[in-house]
Amino acid sequence: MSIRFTKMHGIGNDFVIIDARSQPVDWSAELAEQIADRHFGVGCDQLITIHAGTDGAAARYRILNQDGSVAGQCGNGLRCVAAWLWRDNPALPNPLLIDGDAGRMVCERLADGRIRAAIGEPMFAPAQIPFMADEPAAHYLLELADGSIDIGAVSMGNPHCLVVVPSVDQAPVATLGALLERHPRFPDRVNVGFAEVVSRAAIRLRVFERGVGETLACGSGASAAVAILRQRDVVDATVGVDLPGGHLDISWAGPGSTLLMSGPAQFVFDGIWNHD
Ligand SMILES: N[C@H](CCC[C@H](N)C(=O)O)C(=O)O
Repeated sequence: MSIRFTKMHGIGNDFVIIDARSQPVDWSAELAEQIADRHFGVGCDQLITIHAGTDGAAARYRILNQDGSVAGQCGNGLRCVAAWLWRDNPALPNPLLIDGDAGRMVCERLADGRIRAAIGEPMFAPAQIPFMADEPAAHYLLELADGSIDIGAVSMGNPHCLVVVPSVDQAPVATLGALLERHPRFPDRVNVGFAEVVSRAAIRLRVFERGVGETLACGSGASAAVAILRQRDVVDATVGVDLPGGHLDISWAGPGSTLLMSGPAQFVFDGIWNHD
């Protein structure tokens, strides 16, 4: 069986994009694991499929992580889907409405070629994350085998926790990230951000992604970090986020408003994946 795909990335967070409207796709964990394999498949952090849109949306997108788990949001991937749709049909409007499990997203192509995505309002209620806690808080103390750690937690349509560190370069991303990803208080697992606050308008961030491990960038992770730090009044409404793969600009005016994430989307190649 052969499947046409497009390889794309958002500042190094890479994706296989498949148009499931024009070809039959067996949307499954097995497909994601096979195509995401960097030796036996194409290789990617996430598999993203494009489906027919309804109620005015140009399309619907769905996300599977490298390990086959379903994700409700993918910020870098959403920008790539918007760029893919505009390349596929230049007559599509700007901005573009794209639906996902996290709701309706609005993507606007900016004059500088970046894409600004309105990805919804951060959700701090524990039940929405989901995170086991009695009520929302700006800080939580998480018990570990050898002590405890201060975290923030929020959903951007997918679950995120944040650890503030003095230096991202020294952060124990691989070990602590893996531990927190599967902490029992996150019943659906969690993406783990490590943030170094440079100023009220700039942070550095590394992310251990649920279902992948550390990635070069995480759009929903950058959004989650700014939301948590904004809730703590540690940063202003607009923050530059520097990740290992590149830079994103995040703006959030506060409760009751959607969060905006601006960044690039890059085509790498188009191909055909032959698999049994
Ligand atoms: N690993 C994430 C999905 C991809 C998020 C990331 N690639 C982004 O750009 O937001 C999860 O399981 O929720």
